[in-house]
Amino acid sequence: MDQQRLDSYQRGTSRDFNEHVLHKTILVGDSGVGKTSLLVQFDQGKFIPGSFSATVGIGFTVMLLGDSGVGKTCFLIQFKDGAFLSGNFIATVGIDFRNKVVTVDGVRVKLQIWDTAGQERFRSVTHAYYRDAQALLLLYDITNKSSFDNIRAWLTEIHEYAQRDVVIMLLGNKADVSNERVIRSEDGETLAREYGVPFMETSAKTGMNVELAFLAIAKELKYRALWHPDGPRFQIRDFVESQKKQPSCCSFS
Ligand SMILES: Nc1nc2c(ncn2[C@@H]2O[C@H](COP(=O)(O)OP(=O)(O)OP(=O)(O)O)[C@@H](O)[C@H]2O)c(=O)[nH]1
Repeated sequence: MDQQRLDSYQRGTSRDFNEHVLHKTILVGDSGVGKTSLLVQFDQGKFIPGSFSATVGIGFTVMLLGDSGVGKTCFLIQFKDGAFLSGNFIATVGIDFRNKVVTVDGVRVKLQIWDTAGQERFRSVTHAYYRDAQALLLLYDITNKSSFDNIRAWLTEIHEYAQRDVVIMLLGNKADVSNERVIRSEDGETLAREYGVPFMETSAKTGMNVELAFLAIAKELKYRALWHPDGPRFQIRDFVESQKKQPSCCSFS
């Protein structure tokens, strides 16, 4: 286990869910009393002086799903820190999370991103979290056929356990490893069309389309949350199709 995951494990943000211990704690109180500082102290073991910023008004939970080894943790770390975790593969235990505040069309949006273990033995634990997610990023590995074949089973689980209107996006990860590709991009497109979900290929290693995936999700969720009959319309599939082929895509602003 690397140091970061070991720390996270010891803090309890990544649990050995064989214990079947699930709890949620909600911090409430006036603005400025120290709720965020308390959480940062618990999560990172440090106090950040002078960092007061009112917690943003809208926040969403995004969950990463897919077989073990498809690159979910790397995808999250690339988005959060702009870095690629190479080297030994260490499977996620249970569930872990990271927060990132982004600005979408001038609105600050907090994304809480849950990284789930792809291993079968954690499945019953992660199911318990599906219903709290507003969006799901479902990954397969373009160099691993069974991870693609299992997407239908993942979608069946999603329909069983997640909210009915959850936003789903299909991602073919590891697009940088073109010499080991076994799943064609068209196969991903066809499957996504069958289920009516947006699709793109990504690379957690190079960062290709990582930001775009989260940007599209954040825009869709913000659109739904702040929907107004006279406001501009937003279609996530059209947005993804128009952006993903561009050499240097969009970013949060
Ligand atoms: N070349 C390449 N390797 C990747 C990419 N994403 C992940 N990897 C590698 O794939 C392996 C698995 O990555 P993880 O992110 O740990 O996989 P995971 O889906 O989180 O796995 P679980 O935690 O078991 O569910 C690691 O060795 C990564 O370095 C990618 O986009 N390109």
